[in-house]
This record gives sequence, structure tokens and C-alpha cells, in this order.
Amino acid sequence: MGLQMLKKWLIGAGKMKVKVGVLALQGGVTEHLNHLNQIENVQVAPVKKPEQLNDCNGLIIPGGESTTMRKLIKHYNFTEAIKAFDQQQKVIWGSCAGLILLAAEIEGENNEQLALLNIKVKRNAFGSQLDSFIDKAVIPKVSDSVQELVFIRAPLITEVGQDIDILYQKEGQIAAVENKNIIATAFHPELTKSTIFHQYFVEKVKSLSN
Ligand SMILES: NC(=O)CC[C@H](N)C(=O)O
Repeated sequence: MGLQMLKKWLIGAGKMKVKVGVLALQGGVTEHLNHLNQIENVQVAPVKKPEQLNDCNGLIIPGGESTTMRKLIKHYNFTEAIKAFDQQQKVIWGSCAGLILLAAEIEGENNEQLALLNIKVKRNAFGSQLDSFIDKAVIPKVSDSVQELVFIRAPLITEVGQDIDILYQKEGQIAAVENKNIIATAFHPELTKSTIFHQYFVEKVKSLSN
């Protein structure tokens, strides 16, 4: 068995840890770290410097304020590092503001994007009285059990490319998608008691780690 194969087997058999970073420039970092810490065989780290990505297998870009986070990503030289992370087929999950930054396009804005995900998004898509709300739904690909979906000044995905799988939509409104190595959710699983979504993410990290 080659070294890569052996490593993959060890990770799959739960005998080797994968390392997951949470981009720690702004936003809901602690909540993601706490959820990841409840999952076995995962080493967890807040990521404050681009070089920390070198030994991570997965990265979460949390919710927060996408405008602020975009500036910090640029200021701390994360743009190229995150793009390289994606090119190495390492796994990235963007929640809410994280989803906005990963999108190829934002409706009505011309901002520089990481643009790693072939989707178009609309920021603050739910209007003022519905700024924040909790929905409940089953997301079959993730789990058979009902999950709480927490939306906070959430974006919506208004267009998806051909390489994108829709994980969750309601009445034509798309709120979660994935492609080969990226997951994006408009809602915040880190603000619920359940770690199911984080487990789904970690499984994807494991399946692409070698
Ligand atoms: N909870 C969130 O991450 C909100 C995202 C925020 N409305 C933005 O546009 O950046």
C-alpha cells in the first residue's frame, strides 16, 4: 500500500485525525470551534495567519459581516492562500457571510470575491421584519432528522452553475449548496445544539484527505 493510500485508510478508519481550521478574523468563530470540538478524531484550530492553512485539511469561513471580512481577508493576505487551498481540493465550508465571500457573484454589487463557488447570491434577502428567523427542515443528504435552520440577516442563492448540487431549498429559495470540495449554507448550524452539519462537513474533509 502506498503512503497516500495508507494515510487515507487510517483517516477513514478513524485512526488518524484530520485538522480543521476556522478563519478567525471576524464573526462567529467560537461557535464553530465548539461544535467541531465535539466530533471525534478532529483537530481544531482558529486560523489567523495564511501559513496555518498548510497543515489544515478543511476550513470554515464563518458568518459575520461579509464587507468587513472581505477587507480583513485582503489585509491579512488570505486571498491567494484560500484560493490555493481550494485548488488542492481541500474542503471549505462558508456559512452566511462565508457563503457570500465564496460566491462568484453578488447581486447589485461589484466587490472582489474569492469567487470559488459557481453561484450568485443576494445579500440580506429576507427584508427587515424577517431579518432573523428559525426554520425546521430535513436535509436528506446530511441527515434523516429534522434540523433547526437559523437565518440571521441571511443571503439567498439566486442562481447556481451546473457543477453545483442543491442541498436545501424551500419554495424555490436556495439556502444550501455544495460542489466537490465546497459547502455553503445561508443558515448557521453552529448556532443550534446539533453537530450533524459539522459531522457532514468533517466526513467530506476525510473523504478528500490524503
Ligand atoms: N449572519 C451573517 O453572516 C449575516 C451576513 C451579513 N448580512 C452580510 O451581508 O455580510
